[in-house]
Amino acid sequence: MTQKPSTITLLRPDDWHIHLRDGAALSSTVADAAKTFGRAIIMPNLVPPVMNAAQALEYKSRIQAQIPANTAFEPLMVIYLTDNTTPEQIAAARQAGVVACKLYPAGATTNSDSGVTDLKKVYPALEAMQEHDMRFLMHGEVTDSDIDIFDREKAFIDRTLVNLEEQFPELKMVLEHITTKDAAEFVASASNHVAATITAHHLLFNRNHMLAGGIRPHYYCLPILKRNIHQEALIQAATSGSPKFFLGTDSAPHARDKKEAACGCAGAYTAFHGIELYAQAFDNADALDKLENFASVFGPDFYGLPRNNDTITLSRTDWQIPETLPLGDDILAPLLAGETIHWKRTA
Ligand SMILES: NC(=O)N[C@@H](CC(=O)O)C(=O)O
Ligand SMILES: [Zn+2]
Ligand SMILES: [Zn+2]
Repeated sequence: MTQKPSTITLLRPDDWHIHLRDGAALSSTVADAAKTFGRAIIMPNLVPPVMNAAQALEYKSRIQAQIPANTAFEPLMVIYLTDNTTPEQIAAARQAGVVACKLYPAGATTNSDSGVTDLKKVYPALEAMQEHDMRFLMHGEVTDSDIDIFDREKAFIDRTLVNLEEQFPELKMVLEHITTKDAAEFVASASNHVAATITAHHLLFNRNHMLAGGIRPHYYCLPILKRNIHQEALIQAATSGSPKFFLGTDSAPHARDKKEAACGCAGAYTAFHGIELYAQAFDNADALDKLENFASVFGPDFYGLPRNNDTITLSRTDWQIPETLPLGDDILAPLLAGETIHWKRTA
């Protein structure tokens, strides 16, 4: 057996799915992302959402104002699709440098109240995305109350995604934060216009981590953690070397008291230690040699953007994740708060 590496050097990774929020939160969320990632796809689910070119440019400048000195970080902006998004708005957003448009089925997740109520309503917008080479990003879950929460991603694939791929064969789409074997199989067998992001927490955990021996609200995110066969399928997909699967942390800050509550918010904060969490997951699968393509190559290739050309280095070193981190005037508990992980960014 070959000896396990004690350091790995990667082209600088990008994060293809992150929530930075707005206002006072930005000083730490932007700094945490920018210390590791060269670029990030900035999710538009603010309240109210980022819905057009002007709002995207304003939000971008609020983010840019918080980038620490001597740090090159490029926020890649996304607009939030609503029932009323027009083809003209898509064209104008593309013109303004917006790279993608995001579908939140209404009510599916945090801040999705303005989301799409019926996909048919946005077909003209999807045509425009296809025409203007804009990526179409999906929170892929149905919201029908009769569909069990653990089945919502599979139901989205069966009811919506299969049709969408047929109707819009040229549209480049990303099924975000996939959580099931069904999603991994669908994406792997779809055309090369269909890709997926995978979070570190869905690679590291399954629903037992959240629910066995006590309910642990910091593992609660959407789509919800599934049973271990799904976790195994996601690990397999992420480490398969397929260019259809790439890194998206879905780092989603919520104040600690909003998660440790009778009705807790969905989302895990991983921007602070995202690349280390992925390194741990890939190491657990004996697949560290697959990490660079997943983290730094397949994402820019799918988005038609150049790869970064500087590097980062991770070392096999134990360190403790902080118990809390700032979130504006509040605090949050990062994923695995207070726990030890075995990979650390050292350069
Ligand atoms: N993933 C989550 O559980 N939460 C995200 C929203 C999302 O990505 O669905 C958030 O904005 O908090
Ligand atoms: Zn989502
Ligand atoms: Zn998200």
